[in-house]
Amino acid sequence: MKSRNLTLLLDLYELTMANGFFEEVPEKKGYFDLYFRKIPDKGGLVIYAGLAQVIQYLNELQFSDSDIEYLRKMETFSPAFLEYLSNFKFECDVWSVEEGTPVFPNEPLITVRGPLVQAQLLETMLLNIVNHESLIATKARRICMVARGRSVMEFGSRRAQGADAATYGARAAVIGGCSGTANVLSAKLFGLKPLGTMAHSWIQSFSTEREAFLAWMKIYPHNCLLLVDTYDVLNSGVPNAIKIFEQLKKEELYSNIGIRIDSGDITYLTKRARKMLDEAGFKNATITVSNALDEDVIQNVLEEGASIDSFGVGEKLITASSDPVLSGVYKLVATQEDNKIIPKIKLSNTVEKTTIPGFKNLYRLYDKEGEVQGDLLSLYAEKIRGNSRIFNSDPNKTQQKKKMHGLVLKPLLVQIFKQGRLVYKQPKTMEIQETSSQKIGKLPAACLRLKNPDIYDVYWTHQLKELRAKMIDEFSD
Ligand SMILES: Nc1ncnc2c1ncn2[C@@H]1O[C@H](COP(=O)(O)OP(=O)(O)OP(=O)(O)O)[C@@H](O)[C@H]1O
Ligand SMILES: O=P(O)(O)OC[C@H]1O[C@H](OP(=O)(O)OP(=O)(O)O)[C@H](O)[C@@H]1O
Ligand SMILES: O=C(O)c1cccnc1
Repeated sequence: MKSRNLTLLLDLYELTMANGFFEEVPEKKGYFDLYFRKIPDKGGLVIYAGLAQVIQYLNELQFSDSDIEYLRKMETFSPAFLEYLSNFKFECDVWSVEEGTPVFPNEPLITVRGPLVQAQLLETMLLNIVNHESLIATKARRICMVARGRSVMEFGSRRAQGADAATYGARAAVIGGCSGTANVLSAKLFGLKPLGTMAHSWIQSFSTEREAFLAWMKIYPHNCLLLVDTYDVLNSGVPNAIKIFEQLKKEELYSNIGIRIDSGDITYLTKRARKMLDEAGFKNATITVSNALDEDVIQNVLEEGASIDSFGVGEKLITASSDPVLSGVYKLVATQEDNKIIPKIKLSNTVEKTTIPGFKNLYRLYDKEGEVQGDLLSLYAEKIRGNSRIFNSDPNKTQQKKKMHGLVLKPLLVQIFKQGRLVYKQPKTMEIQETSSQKIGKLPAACLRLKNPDIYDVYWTHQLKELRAKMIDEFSD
C-alpha cells in the first residue's frame, strides 16, 4: 500500500524499554524469536504469511519530526534517546521462514538480532502483521482444501475489520489458495486476479430480472455471470439466464457464461440448476455459490452432491470468524555481549509456555523419497550429523528419540536483512501460492485433516533439549 508512517505503531512499553536500553546498555544485542503456540481451529498447520509487509515496514522505519515532537511532549524520554530516534538507522539482522510455508507451534518464524534498543521496538508491528496474515492464509487453506480444486474467490472486503484487514487479508487468502479476489486494490498491489460477478442492486435497478440480464449481456457478452436468486432461483433466475445464454449462442458471442446463487439450500438449488442448464445445452455454464460460506458448509454441500464450480467466500474467511486470533508472540531468547551469546529463558506454569532459549536454527527433515518426516530445531551453530540423536518436543509422543540417519535437512530460516540491509529477493504472491501448495503436498497426510489432525513432529537436538532443561532447572530453584 502507499506508504504511511507506521513507525509509532507500537505499544508504549517498547519505547520506554528502548529508552532504558539506550541509557543503560546502548551497545547490547538481543535475539528475539517470533512464534505461535496454538493452531487456530484445532488445525494441523499454519500457513506463514506477512513477510512482504514486514519487509516494507522495516524498510520504511523512520521517526518524522512530528513523531519526535510528540514524544518529546510526553516528557518521558531522554533528549539523547530522542536524538537517536530522529537519526534512526535500522541495523538488525533478520531471518525468516519463507511465506507460504506450513509451520508449527513453537517454531521461530522470524528471528531478529540487533541492538536491544532497536529489536525491542519491532515487536508490535511484526506481530500485528504476521498474526493477521498467517491467520487468514491458514483459514483460506482450510477452505480451499475442502473445495477440492474448485475455485475459491475472496469476497470479504465489505465485512473485513478495516481497510488493511481487507487488502492484506485478500493477499493472505490468495497465499492460502484462493484463485483471486474481488478487492481491486489488493489485486493491483499484489498481482492477484481480480474476480467478480454482479450484485442484487443491478437486478433490482431494472423493472424485470430479464431486462437486467439483457443489459449485462450486452456490455459483457464474453464474461456473462448472472446472479439468479433475486426473486426465485428455479422459476425465474435460471430460466431467464438460459434465455440470455441462448441469445449469446445464436450471436456466437459467448465464452464465459454462468450463474451465481447467493441464498437458499445450496445443494438442492445447484443440483436443479445444473440439470436445467445441461438440458438447455449449456453444460459449459458454471455455477458459483456464495452466502456466509466456510469450510464446514462447503464440505457439507459437496458431500451432499451439490453441483458447484466455484465458491465466493467473504466474511468467514476475511475475519477467520471461527477462531479469529493467531496469538503469535515475540520473545527474547538470548543476548550478546563481547560476541558471546547468552541464552535467556522465560519460565511459565506450563512446560509448553516456557520459552525455548538460544539463537536457533530450524530445519525440515525429508526422507529419501522427499516426504517430510518432521522439523528439527537446533542451536544455530550446531553441526548435525547422520548419527545425531534428535528428540520429539512433544512429551506425549511415544516415539521420543530418533537418529538423523537417512534424513536430509533443509534449512527453513533464510536471512532477510543483514545489519539493516535487505538481502532477500522477494517472490511474487502467486509464486508463493504455488510453492505453498507444493510444500503442503510433501507433509504427512494425517496432519492435513481439518478435524483431529495428527500432531506434526517437531524435534530438538540433544544440545538444545539439554540447554532448556538445564535453564529450567537453574531458574526454578
Ligand atoms: N445444503 C446446505 N447445507 C449446509 N448449509 C447450507 C446448505 N445450503 C445453504 N447453507 C448455508 O446455510 C446458511 C443459510 O443462510 P440463511 O439462513 O441466511 O438463509 P438464506 O437462504 O441466505 O436466506 P435469505 O434469503 O434471507 O438470504 C448459509 O450460511 C448457507 O451457506
Ligand atoms: O456472505 P459472504 O461469505 O460474506 O460473501 C459475500 C457476500 O456479500 C454479498 O452480499 P451482500 O448482501 O453484501 O450484497 P449483494 O446485494 O451483492 O448480495 C454477496 O452476495 C455475498 O453474499
Ligand atoms: O463479485 C461478486 O459477486 C461479489 C463481490 C463481493 C461480495 N460479494 C459478491
